[in-house]
Amino acid sequence: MTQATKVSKPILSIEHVAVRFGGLVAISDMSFGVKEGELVSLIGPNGAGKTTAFNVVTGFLRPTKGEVHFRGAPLHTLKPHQVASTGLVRTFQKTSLFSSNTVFENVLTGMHRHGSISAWATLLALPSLRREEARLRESAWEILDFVGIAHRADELGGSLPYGEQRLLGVAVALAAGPNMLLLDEPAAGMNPSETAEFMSLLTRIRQRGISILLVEHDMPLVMGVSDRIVVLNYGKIIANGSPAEIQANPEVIRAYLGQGVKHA
Ligand SMILES: Nc1ncnc2c1ncn2[C@@H]1O[C@H](COP(=O)(O)OP(=O)(O)OP(=O)(O)O)[C@@H](O)[C@H]1O
Repeated sequence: MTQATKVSKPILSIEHVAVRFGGLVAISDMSFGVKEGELVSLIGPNGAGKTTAFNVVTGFLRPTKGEVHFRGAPLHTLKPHQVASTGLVRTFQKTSLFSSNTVFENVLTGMHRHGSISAWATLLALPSLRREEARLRESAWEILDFVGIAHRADELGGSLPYGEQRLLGVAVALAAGPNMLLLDEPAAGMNPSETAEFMSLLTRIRQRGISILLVEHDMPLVMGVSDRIVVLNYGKIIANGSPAEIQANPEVIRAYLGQGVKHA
């Protein structure tokens, strides 16, 4: 296999997925992939099916039809915690943190949940476990620093401003050591300077070799960071291409007409 074919190998592939809720077809015959190292955004007007697609990929919803594969193994039959243990980790639209734990504890918990050592085992305080605990604490500091919220380490998760709560969500996801991140509207509630910083964080996450699937309404952010954009409308893919191709696509422009550019 050549280097070029290795680089373009799909890490996530969604094949002919359909989701029905009773009589309503939320998604019909959706197929697309994310290659290793790629950042793909899934966009579309309100109600287009983005969250439904996200929930299928992360095991929160079984598709009515079709298959999802991550690193060659089927995902569509797994439960959410089993999906996370394959290396595909999601963040949530609504922050799902332990709001009465500190920022540092939140990240440490994210590591324990996926690490080689349990929090209970640590309580036994054997020397080898204490060394492991010290290593995890060091990694937690490294992640907080990487995401830019180390100065908030001792504050309660629930007391952070909204934008920083989203960053904590990303830190907790990174604590699981993912190969791929699925980010559900990560910039919702961020101000323009927080969004700009978040764009640079996405770039740095990719430099670590982590692939990203992003659902996001902020079009400047999507256009600025994506390698490829998949556009859903009424549960169907109407376009799949580079930011420049998507911006010039007449069907995409029609789908978004009247919805505004920023909050499409
Ligand atoms: N649990 C459900 N039961 C019934 N219908 C649902 C359910 N979840 C979503 N739908 C419907 O499926 C369609 C797609 O919804 P979905 O939330 O996936 O869209 P979306 O693109 O994420 O929208 P938004 O941008 O507003 O978050 C909509 O018509 C929605 O009303």
